[in-house]
Amino acid sequence: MGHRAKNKQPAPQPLDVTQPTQSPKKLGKRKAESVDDKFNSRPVKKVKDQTQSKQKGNKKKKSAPLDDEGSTDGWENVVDDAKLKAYAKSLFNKSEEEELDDLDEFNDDELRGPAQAFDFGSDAEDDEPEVIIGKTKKSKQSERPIKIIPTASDDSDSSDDSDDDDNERITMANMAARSKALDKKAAAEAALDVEEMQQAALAEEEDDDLDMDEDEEETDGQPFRLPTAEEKDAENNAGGPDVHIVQRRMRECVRVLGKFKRLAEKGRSRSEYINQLLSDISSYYGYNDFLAEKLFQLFPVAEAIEFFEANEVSRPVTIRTNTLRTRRRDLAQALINRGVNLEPIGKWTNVGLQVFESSVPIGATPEYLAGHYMLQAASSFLPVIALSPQPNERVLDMASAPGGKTTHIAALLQNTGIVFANDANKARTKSLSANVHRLGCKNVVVCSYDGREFPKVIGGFDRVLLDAPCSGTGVISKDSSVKVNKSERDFTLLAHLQKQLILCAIDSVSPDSKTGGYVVYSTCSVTVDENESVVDYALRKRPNVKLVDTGLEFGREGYTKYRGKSFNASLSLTRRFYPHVHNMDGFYVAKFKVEKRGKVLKATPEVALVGIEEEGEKVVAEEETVTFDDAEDRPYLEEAKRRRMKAKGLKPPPRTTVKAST
Ligand SMILES: C[S@@+](CC[C@H](N)C(=O)[O-])C[C@H]1O[C@@H](n2cnc3c(N)ncnc32)[C@H](O)[C@@H]1O
Repeated sequence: MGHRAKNKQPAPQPLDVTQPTQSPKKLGKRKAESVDDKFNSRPVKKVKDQTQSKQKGNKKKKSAPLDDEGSTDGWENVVDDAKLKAYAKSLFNKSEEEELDDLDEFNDDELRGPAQAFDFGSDAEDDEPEVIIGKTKKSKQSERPIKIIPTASDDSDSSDDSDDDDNERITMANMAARSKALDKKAAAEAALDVEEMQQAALAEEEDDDLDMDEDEEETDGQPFRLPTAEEKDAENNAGGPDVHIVQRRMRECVRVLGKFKRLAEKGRSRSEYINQLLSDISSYYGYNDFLAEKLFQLFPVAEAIEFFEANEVSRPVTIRTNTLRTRRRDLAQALINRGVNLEPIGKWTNVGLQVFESSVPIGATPEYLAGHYMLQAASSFLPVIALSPQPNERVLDMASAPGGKTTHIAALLQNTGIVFANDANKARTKSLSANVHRLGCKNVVVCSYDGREFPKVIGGFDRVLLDAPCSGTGVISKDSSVKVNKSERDFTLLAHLQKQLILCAIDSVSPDSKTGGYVVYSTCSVTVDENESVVDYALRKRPNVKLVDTGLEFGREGYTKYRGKSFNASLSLTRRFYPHVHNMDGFYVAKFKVEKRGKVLKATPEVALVGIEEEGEKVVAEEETVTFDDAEDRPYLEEAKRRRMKAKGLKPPPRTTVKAST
């Protein structure tokens, strides 16, 4: 375990080292302040005090006025009932100081779901409904942007939470206005960001010398140099480096790597700085070296640190209204009556609510037990929104336990059509069935097959969701064991399983579907091996499918090139979500349209040549049925055989093949 991971309370000062592309001076005032904060090394306690006084000050502000037009922006006509307001207020009947104490005790750990098992990656959605918010420890969430995706730009810095409105108490009366105001503010900030960036870029061109002086100043007069081999040995012999030294070293390495030519020590290479940074990341955040590097490679240097930092912070607690039982406004009203402080998640969902505080266990309210909502991570809404099931359709949810997405699909189908909710893990289908019953889904058939048995079990679906088993690198804040228990081999085997499952998902869709013909592939992982590589593989192996827009309003584009690999250009239609950008779990979503296949022209035992009709043209393409590329598969098959032998107590032969490329 790393320093940061071991010692979560109190936390060391967050190492938020967003590398400014320009000096603070060159940014606008608002921006400059935030950059200063990020680079100032203040004692932990002081940081905490500042947070508290900020909260305290904000509590004094008046409520935002009601939206006169009764706007339904983000809300569906929440009733402004004075009695209700008074009652809801009485549930929060505490002095300001007591409220602050409560915030101090807020502990999001209790909201975390079960561990993300390696091969049966759980979404940690609602296996553990005993959730109490607001009566425990202060959440680290309070240091993060609180609103999920309200911004016009994914890259805009939404961490400026000093605005008074953000911290005023939320009531039924002011929620619609708050939501609207936040959206407006976000749009304004995004515009301001663009303007500031442009000005800063201009200023940077003119002011290079000045910038150099500032670079020197930032080191507090102590020029930073990498430790020598002897110094590192001494550090290790003393039981590892001091946490403050590591913090500073990481900050400095990021800074040097940002302006290498100018700031690097003479005779030191870029890779020396990167290796030092990686080693410090592993020890500070508690990752194994392999995973630290794998995740680090996904981002520019400074952004990588933001990602690692975000993994130390819990994501907001969110619930999904079950529209089979209630409406969001009625649910919100009922929960506010019970002392729950909440607001709509964002414009992109009309069923999600974000819970800020609660004086009751969110997983045990009468409304929860009556199936009015599902405790569900905001990111988990995304694949179902992308799937967009239509009433009366036949849908397969291929890896569905514990049923967060199945029940969402059932609700969008309005209990018409049919959902086959499958999961290979029989034990997990118990919680799936329980959720299906609790939420009143009458159109769901629960089954337990290995997904790779579809479409032999049953096929011809209008839509298929494959929320694949994955490594869980997107949900490290929920399950920190991922940091140390994933090896290169795990990723190889998982990617292979995902590739097999995705072909079976595609083959389970009816290209003749009148209303659908879609597959959505999703994971709660951020690695390219489990996402773009799998989707690209599917495009290569199934020429009758193409990627289409996910319909999701936000999210970064999927990679089309990554570390020397080129993927199909249409991979840019897929979407990536990150904790440090979107304040939600790391997630990936791809949507395929399954086109008609032509007749089988020639069949061999393993490979069939088929004609594929594409815009009137007949294309001859190679199509696999249930087999895979032999050479590509050999390492996986060998590994599987070794595991089978081990399980039977036999000694497997030594490995003969080279590592599989995923
Ligand atoms: C990410 S979780 C699914 C979460 C679920 N979609 C939800 O929203 O609640 C992945 C699931 O895949 C299941 N699984 C693993 N291997 C499988 C396989 N070969 N076939 C079908 N399901 C599998 C696991 O048991 C696990 O429940």
